[in-house]
Amino acid sequence: MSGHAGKPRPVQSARNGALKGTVRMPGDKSISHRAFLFGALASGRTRVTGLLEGEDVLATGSAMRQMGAVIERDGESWVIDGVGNGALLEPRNVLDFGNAGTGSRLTMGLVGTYDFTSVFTGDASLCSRPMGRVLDPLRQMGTQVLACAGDRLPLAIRGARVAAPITYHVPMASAQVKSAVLLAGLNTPGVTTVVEKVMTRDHTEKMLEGFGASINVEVDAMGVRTISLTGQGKLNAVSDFVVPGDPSSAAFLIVAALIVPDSDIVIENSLMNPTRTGLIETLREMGADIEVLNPRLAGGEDVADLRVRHSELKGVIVPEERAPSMIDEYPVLSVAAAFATGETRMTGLDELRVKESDRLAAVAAGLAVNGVPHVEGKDWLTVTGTPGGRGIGGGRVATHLDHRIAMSFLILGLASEKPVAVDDDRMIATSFPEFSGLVERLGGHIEPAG
Ligand SMILES: O=C(O)C1=C[C@@H](OP(=O)(O)O)[C@@H](O)[C@H](O)C1
Ligand SMILES: C=C(OP(=O)(O)O)C(=O)O
Repeated sequence: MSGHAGKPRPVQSARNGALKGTVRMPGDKSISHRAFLFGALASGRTRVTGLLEGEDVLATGSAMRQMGAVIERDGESWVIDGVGNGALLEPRNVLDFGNAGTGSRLTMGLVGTYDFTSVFTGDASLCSRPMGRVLDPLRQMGTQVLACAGDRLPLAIRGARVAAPITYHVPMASAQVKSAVLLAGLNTPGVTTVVEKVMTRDHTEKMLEGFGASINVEVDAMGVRTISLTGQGKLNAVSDFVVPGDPSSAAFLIVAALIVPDSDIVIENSLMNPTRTGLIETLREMGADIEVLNPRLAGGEDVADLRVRHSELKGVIVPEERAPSMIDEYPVLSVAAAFATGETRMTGLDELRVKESDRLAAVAAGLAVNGVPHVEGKDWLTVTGTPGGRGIGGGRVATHLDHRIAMSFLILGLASEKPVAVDDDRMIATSFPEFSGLVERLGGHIEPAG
């Protein structure tokens, strides 16, 4: 089974002088996965620049190679020769997605309507995450789920000779489930429809359109989105695809600058798609000084540079309906809240329980060992802040193979009174291999812990 070989690598951070300087964000993880998937499926050659070279994304690239695409790194870009829609080959080996929910779930949708068998596995974290959310709609389309216990990885699936199109109401706010069903629809005759009550990140819809799929999105007065895809059409390569920088990675640097006194940094190239900017909105409500500079379009997406200065933060109530636009940012928001005046209340967090770790429990445990007052509910969390970070820190945080838990608590340590250690940092390379290098560039320090 996959995972990081060798021993865990504990690291720590300690109270730091002001962060200063300019850094450029590496590519967005969600869009990078999709660039490999759609480039590999389209007819012709797609050149991708700005791709995130994180382990999660590279695992998606390896899976698509196994199914017939030719994918090569060429200087600063990646060149993908796709197979053509409907023409994937049966993978000869197990598809190992490591730590990646997005890669495994989207690929499962994509191959779930092919009349061949594919076997999926991943690391201990991924093997504990629910896959029924993708397998259920696939079963409705005629996919057989073989060799699988409790709808968890490892598992094997085989599509029907001819898949059946469905209309699927996504039961939870999940861009992965929405995307998996749409990708299953690509190799299905007729129209596959996905209905989502709450809007989640829309990269799949936008990119499918860009690659020439026949896709239509309707939004009703209540904001319910109905997305219809006509299957078995042609997908065309995009000669020059640009991946914007990852706002979920920028989040760590934003919060670092807000909590470390006298900091003043510029983060270049952050995706500003409104389905991804909930954290910035929330931090601004808390009093954060975040200036949006040089807004522009890159790869069909809004992108900007962000100037962030140390700020006196105050606690806020984060509305539940904002959760999808900042779902991966709650761990680091909790760190910002630990330095705010008063209480920050976050609700609608049930999806955090099924990420790389149970993030609600992992955040609460990390706050507890570092002396940050908080209350954990079934799907909510309150954090009471200590401006200046007096008395907090001193703990060693259990990361449970979760990159965002590791990075969040290393940021906490940069401003807390006592150092903060995390039990392992190796999994940070799944989403943000440049993390410690960029923190160093801004003048922060992360060092091995005993
Ligand atoms: O579609 C995507 O690229 C993602 C969707 C989200 O997951 P869910 O769909 O499970 O909410 C998010 O947490 C993940 O990091 C990336
Ligand atoms: C939830 C995440 O990713 P995934 O579901 O792809 O593992 C994440 O990156 O925070």
